[in-house]
Amino acid sequence: MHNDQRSTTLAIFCKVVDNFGDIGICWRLARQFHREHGIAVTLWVDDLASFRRIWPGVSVEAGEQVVDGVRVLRWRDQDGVYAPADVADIVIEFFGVDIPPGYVAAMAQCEPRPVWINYEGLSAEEWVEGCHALPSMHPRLKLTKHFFFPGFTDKTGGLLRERDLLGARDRFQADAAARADFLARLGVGKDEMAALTVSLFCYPHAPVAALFAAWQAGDRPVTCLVPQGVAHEQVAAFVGAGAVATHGNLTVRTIPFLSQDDYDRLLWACDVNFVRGEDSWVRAQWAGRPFIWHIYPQDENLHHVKLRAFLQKYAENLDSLIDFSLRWNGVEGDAPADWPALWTSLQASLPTIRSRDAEWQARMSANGDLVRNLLDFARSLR
Ligand SMILES: Cc1cn([C@H]2C[C@H](O)[C@@H](COP(=O)(O)OP(=O)(O)O[C@H]3O[C@@H](C)[C@H](O)[C@@H](O)[C@H]3O)O2)c(=O)[nH]c1=O
Repeated sequence: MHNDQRSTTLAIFCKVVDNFGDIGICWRLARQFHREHGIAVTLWVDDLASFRRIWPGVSVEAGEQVVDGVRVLRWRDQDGVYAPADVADIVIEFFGVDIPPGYVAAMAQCEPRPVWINYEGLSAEEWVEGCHALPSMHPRLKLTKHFFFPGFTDKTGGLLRERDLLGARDRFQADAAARADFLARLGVGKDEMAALTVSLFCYPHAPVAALFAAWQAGDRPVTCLVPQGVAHEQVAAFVGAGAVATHGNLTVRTIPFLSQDDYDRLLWACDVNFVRGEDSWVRAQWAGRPFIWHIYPQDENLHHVKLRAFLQKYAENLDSLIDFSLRWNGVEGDAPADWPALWTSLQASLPTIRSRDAEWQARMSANGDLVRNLLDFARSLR
């Protein structure tokens, strides 16, 4: 971005609205910009406690700290006066957060102006292509911000994918001892590993108890690994006071909430993954294992439209996956959900879903990785 020798600077402004997806995505962006492109990244984040859950190296006390080469600033208020020298070359506001007004004023004084990106949420809906990269003028200042949409086609920003992600996944999945060591570190016993292993990450309203009942009475042993706090009530009802319980053909084990890197390994290690929101959903797509997505709920069931848009792209003709996913997300059918039948049918389709997954990854990879796409876009604006 520069004629001089200093490295490009980039700022990400992240407000944690709820859960872990906001900081989860911002942290991935920050790390990849720095590690793969040598960019000096400053991450402004208002909730260090949530950050620490997904990255234990973070201090919840520090106003300013450096984590894995990224400067992390606690974003406490919106006030303050900034100079043009404080402003990064590329400024990313995550999900339309309001950047401190003083910082925006300083952006308007920079020459040249910084590239200002509004990073939006991931959706498979058609309209995304039309909105990706659109400019929006500031009403008063001489500044333009651009929308940047992740997505599933080459007319969007693509998906987040680190350079060595698929290589690291392949090495892990080819190494049975690495899988066994990893699961053993989480307390998983040898018999549990030999069963169909499932990871579970979903919102509290998912029909977990009904699915547990189907697995319990099913014809094949299932081990379900649940990070601490997920589906808390339904898991506690099955497991009781301890960390693990077996009833019938189902073992449910609570495991610690993992760092982002270990969470990837969990997805690689399991035969089927239940994921949610945005970031774990994308990681599951790169894990090369069948997954079920629990979408973040929106008013007036708007999320059902998004869910169907994705299934239409990803699960074409995979009826068992479509049926299971719709019911998992509370989309009503003509009769109450028959979980044993839904599961039996999904289980029978797992090999087909796995090969669909491989095709999907090839298509998604061809769209380029999101961080590289964002940098190319930013450079085209300077
Ligand atoms: C279960 C688990 C997750 N994670 C990480 C993976 C992800 O980065 C993050 C979870 O983020 P998500 O999957 O997106 O689910 P999420 O539900 O936590 O996050 C979000 O979804 C977005 C769509 C909304 O905009 C957000 O407001 C938020 O609700 O937590 C771990 O690091 N360790 C774990 O053990």
